[in-house]
Amino acid sequence: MTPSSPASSPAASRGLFISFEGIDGAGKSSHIQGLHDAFLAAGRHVVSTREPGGTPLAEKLRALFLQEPMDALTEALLVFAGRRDHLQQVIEPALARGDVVLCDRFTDATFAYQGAGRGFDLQVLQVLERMVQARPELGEGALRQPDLTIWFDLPTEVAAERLAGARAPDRFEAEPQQFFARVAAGYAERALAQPARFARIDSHQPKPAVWQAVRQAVAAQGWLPASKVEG
Ligand SMILES: Nc1ncnc2c1ncn2[C@@H]1O[C@H](COP(=O)(O)OP(=O)(O)OP(=O)(O)O)[C@@H](O)[C@H]1O
Ligand SMILES: Cc1cn([C@H]2C[C@H](O)[C@@H](COP(=O)(O)O)O2)c(=O)[nH]c1=O
Repeated sequence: MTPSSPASSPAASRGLFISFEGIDGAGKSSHIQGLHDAFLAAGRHVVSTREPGGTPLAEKLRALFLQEPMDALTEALLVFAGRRDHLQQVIEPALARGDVVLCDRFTDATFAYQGAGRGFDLQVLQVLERMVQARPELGEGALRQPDLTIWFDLPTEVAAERLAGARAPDRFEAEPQQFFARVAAGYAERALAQPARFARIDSHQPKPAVWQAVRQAVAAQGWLPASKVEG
């Protein structure tokens, strides 16, 4: 987790929760840092974090999740256990302070990877989601969800080329392209079902063009000035 404060204190703002999604190698990482810096420059306090992970406990679960063989239900239970701790310890307190939370993956990844990728029961995932993300103080049946999900969409073969030789693959990165095709279809289905929350970014472009699209998606919400070119 990377918390940062602006040089001068901003007026009180509503907390913002932005998640970043896509298949492995879709190109999220550098743009999360770019947005972190852009929000800081706009006078916001920013917490950059990730899933699985984001707390000492959830980071321990992450190491097991990425390396140890297990079935899809165990994957789902581990990732939701880490998510609960992450929400309680980091995300909810940050949002209550009015911070911007930038989260590298959240529950859409569980529906895309464990649901669409592994073929695990979506209704069970929905039950776990309700248990872990319930926020009754936001209204009856309300769940904590990102205010905006920036989805980096990239053909699976391009992602595979980008990742080839970049690092030793973890349990997910070692999966075949057919697995990532199912994961990508899972993301597409979620984006179609919740168009107001999802911003699809064409990630098959040079990095500066991807950055402009990311910045534009956030500016369209009125959360950053539109015209600034940086990153
Ligand atoms: N627009 C781009 N054009 C070409 N290469 C890119 C682009 N964006 C990222 N890359 C490269 O692709 C690789 C994967 O990018 P990155 O690590 O940002 O992806 P990611 O979505 O964060 O991946 P993961 O979720 O697997 O950690 C890196 O080597 C990165 O430099
Ligand atoms: C949150 C979440 C993640 N995963 C998978 C997706 C990636 O392959 C790894 C995380 O690696 P990254 O380099 O940090 O992106 O975990 C998943 O299968 N289910 C989830 O809910």
